[in-house]
Amino acid sequence: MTLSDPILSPPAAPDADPAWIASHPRVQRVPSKDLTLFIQRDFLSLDECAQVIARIDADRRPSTIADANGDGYFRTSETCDLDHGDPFVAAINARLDSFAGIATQYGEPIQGQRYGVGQEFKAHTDYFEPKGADYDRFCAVAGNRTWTLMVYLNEPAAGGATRFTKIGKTVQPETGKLLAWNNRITPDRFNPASIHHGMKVRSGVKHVITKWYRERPWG
Ligand SMILES: O=C(O)CCC(=O)C(=O)O
Ligand SMILES: [Fe+2]
Repeated sequence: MTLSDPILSPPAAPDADPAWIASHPRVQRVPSKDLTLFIQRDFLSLDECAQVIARIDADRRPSTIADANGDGYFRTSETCDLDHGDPFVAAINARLDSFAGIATQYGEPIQGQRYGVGQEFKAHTDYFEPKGADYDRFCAVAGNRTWTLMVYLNEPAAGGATRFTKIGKTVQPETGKLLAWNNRITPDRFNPASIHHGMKVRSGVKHVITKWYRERPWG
C-alpha cells in the first residue's frame, strides 16, 4: 500500500461478495468448482485467541443441534454465546463483518465451541433443511444461514481437523486461522457441497469461534 492508494471501506451488504473477500491480504481460495471457500491465516493474533478461549471456558454448556436426528453423539462439543456487550468481543465481531463485507445486523452473535478428547461435530451443513421439522423455529424471522466464518483459536495436539467431505478438502486447525464459506449456490439454493465434519480431537483440546450470517436481519 502506498499513500496514494484509496482506503477501501468495507461493504456492508446483505450478502458477501467473494471478490471482496479475495481482495484481502493473505487470503487463499480453496480450488473447488462446488464450494466457495476461503482461508486466511493469522486472522486473530495468539493473544486475541487466548482472550477468546478464556471467555469460552468461563461460560460453556453442552452443544445442541437443530433437527435432532436421534444420534446423541452427533455433536459432543461444548458451546458458549459470546457477550457482545464486551468491547473485546464487539471488536472481533466488527472485524468478521468487515472481512465478509456483510452488514452487522445480518449476523448471529458469535458462538464459541470447545472440543475435548473424543469430541466432534459429525458431518452437517450449517444451513437448516428447509423441509426440516425445526426450520420455522430457527428461521422464521431472520431466514436461513448464508455465510459461515470460523476461526481456530488453538491447535489440538492431534485430530480436530475440519473435513469438507463432498469436496475432499481437510483443513488443519492452526491458531488464528479463519475459514469463510458460502452456504448457498444462488439466493434460493443452498449448497450441499458445504457439508463438513469437525473431526474428533485425539489429543489436547480444540477451541473455535463460529459466526453465521442470515438472509434477513437477525436483530
Ligand atoms: O469445529 C469444526 O471444525 C467445525 C465446527 C462447525 O462446523 C460448526 O460449529 O458448525
Ligand atoms: Fe458447521
